[in-house]
Amino acid sequence: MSGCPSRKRSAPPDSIPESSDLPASPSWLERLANYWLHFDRFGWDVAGIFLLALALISLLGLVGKSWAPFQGAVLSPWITFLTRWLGWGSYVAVLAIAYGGFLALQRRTVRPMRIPLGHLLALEGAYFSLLALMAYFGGNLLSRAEAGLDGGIIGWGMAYLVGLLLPPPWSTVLLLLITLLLLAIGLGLTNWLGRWIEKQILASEGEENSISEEPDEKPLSEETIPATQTAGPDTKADSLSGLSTPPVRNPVLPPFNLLSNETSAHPDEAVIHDTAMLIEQTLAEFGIPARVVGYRVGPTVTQYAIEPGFVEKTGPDGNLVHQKVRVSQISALARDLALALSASRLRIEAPVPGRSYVGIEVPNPHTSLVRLRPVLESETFQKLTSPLAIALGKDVSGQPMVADLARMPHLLIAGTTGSGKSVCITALTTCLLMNNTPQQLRIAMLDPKMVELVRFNGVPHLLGKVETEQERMLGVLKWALMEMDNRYRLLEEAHARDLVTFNRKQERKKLPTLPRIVLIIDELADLMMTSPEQTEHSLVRLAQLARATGIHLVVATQRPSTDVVTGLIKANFPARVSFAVASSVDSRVILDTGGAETLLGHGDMLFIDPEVGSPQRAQGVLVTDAEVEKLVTFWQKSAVQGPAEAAPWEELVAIEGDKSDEMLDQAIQLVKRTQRASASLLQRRLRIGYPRAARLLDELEAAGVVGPSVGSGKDREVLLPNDDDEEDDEEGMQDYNKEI
Ligand SMILES: Nc1ncnc2c1ncn2[C@@H]1O[C@H](COP(=O)(O)OP(=O)(O)OP(=O)(O)O)[C@@H](O)[C@H]1O
Repeated sequence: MSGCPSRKRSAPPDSIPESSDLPASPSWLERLANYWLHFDRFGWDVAGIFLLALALISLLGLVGKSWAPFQGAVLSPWITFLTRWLGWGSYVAVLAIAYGGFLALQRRTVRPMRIPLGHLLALEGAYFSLLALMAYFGGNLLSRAEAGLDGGIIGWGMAYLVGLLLPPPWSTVLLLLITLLLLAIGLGLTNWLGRWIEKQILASEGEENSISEEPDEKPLSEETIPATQTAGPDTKADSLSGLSTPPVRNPVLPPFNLLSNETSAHPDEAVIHDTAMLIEQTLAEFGIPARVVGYRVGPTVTQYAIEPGFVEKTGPDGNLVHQKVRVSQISALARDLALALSASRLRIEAPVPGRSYVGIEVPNPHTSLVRLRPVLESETFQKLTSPLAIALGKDVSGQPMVADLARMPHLLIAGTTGSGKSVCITALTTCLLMNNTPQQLRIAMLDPKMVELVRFNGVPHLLGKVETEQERMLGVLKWALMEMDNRYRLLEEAHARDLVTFNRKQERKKLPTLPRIVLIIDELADLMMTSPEQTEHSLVRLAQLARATGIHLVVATQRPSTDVVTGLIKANFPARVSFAVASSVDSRVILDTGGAETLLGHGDMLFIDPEVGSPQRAQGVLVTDAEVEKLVTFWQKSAVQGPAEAAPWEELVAIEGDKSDEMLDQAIQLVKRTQRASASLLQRRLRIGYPRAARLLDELEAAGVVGPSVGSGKDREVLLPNDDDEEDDEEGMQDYNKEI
């Protein structure tokens, strides 16, 4: 039904022309299909009650064979048939019928238990060999079998056949072994034993070699979903990280075995099939025909691919037309599906970009931790060949999700408290430290939370120490701006377009190269609260211009509101990661679309890659304290240690601390608003004396807000744009939020 295209029902070719306007009657096949669809809703209940009743009557018939009330035209032949063919095994058959009825009744209310076909066949095999065993124990006499004793005629026949192969008592021993083996297979004991043995072997081989992860895509019915855009078609081998050839590594860099390997939990295939069935059932109950055509298993969620079916509608001309179900109808049922699947949160991707199906992401019963090592070793990561390649996590099909910070060129991270921002920043920093020497990369870290990033103190890549005081952080931003201007001058002198070209030229001339710089801020909100103008101005200028000079920003915040993530900041940070947020409004502030409010926390993220556009879901990498410690120790031991370097912004911080005027923010605002900058204007508007106004002007010049002096009494050039654009932007944002 669901696969047929939309079409009009046509009248028979030879019918009267006028009658073509009348709706043609449906064919017998369609009528039968319709009846079945209606019947299907109650069919399981009817079948369940019938089977339970049959089991009960059969049991009574077996127990009271010779009792008059249980003799009858239908019951007696049925009981005779059972006992004659199955002997004492009829009781087991009756129990099986009752169990079948119980499963059929359960089907509409709770998730029914599914027995794999192999197990079912093994159980049947065990049953028949048990009948043969019973026949042996009764002396294997046909007369007893015909009287309904031992294993019945079937048991007798099987015992007879086995007896032709092996003489007793070996035939009995063989049958006993076969029965036990088939029973063990049918009850799943062999699987359990296999897993246990595998675990023991892995444990004895040690953690180092323990990973041999299998690809997670498995066929559900005939089709499976192809891999995601990030992973690419040839990345299946990535997940076999333990088996693939390890990449050749620069011996100067830390070895991969500093990092832990991962052991992933694979969700039960039966659970996946049950969930798929429940999704189809729930949608059908809401009148939406749809089919689950595949699934992808990720570390946190499993994505089910739903192919919308067709519904019959009467068109304006009265004809019946087949209309495809609208995807919005499916996404509107997110809460009902979550209820039916007993899921805490559920995300619907309607449709999955570039595919012809809707993705329903259901949380896994057990989440797997994603470790850095398998992602670093994966082919997807190796293919990036960029020193600033970063491992973000694994996507909904368990494939590594990686990105290149050099191309982004800056990253904005948001999420509520405890959603995984700091863990993400730690993973990202670890990744950069794994792939760069201190000569190639320097990192500056600002951490107002004071506890998360201080673990990196002492690593030779770090400029100064991790800054935790607000007053010093503004000095760092100011230094970054100065460093950028400095680098631009150097690039200009060397006639180089960017840092890569500049370094290449320097290497050719055997001159020192410049390292890349990554500036990491773990909480933007604090900075924006204390000094909004200066912070925003510095960040925006860096974000707009710093890329060519090899300076990149990674900024995180737990307050995704428009006063922290302003329109200007957003516009300059196209690459964004959102962890779980409180509402869809917050999600829109970060991602420009909803969805982050349905994330599960603990590293579950949506990533917007400017080159892809739509948000991609992933489970973030988790790096442990022990791994960071090992890495820091490695670099401390291997890098040539000079005398402890003072932070390059020390001088600026001192000036800032001594001289910075608390009116600087007001002065910036005034200058931006009026687009004029002179000491007399500042004196008049801010009600201050000349010396303070002159000093403020100097500070404005140092901060890059106004140009140099152009003669006494003349206004200086204002380097910042008028606030109007920004106001428009913010007003637009407010209107947008109101609309939401
Ligand atoms: N990728 C991950 N895998 C597994 N667990 C994670 C992951 N990321 C975070 N968690 C869990 O979530 C907890 C909180 O993470 P984290 O400290 O990064 O949150 P946060 O967003 O920085 O919070 P805050 O803003 O309050 O500092 C961690 O202690 C860890 O238990």
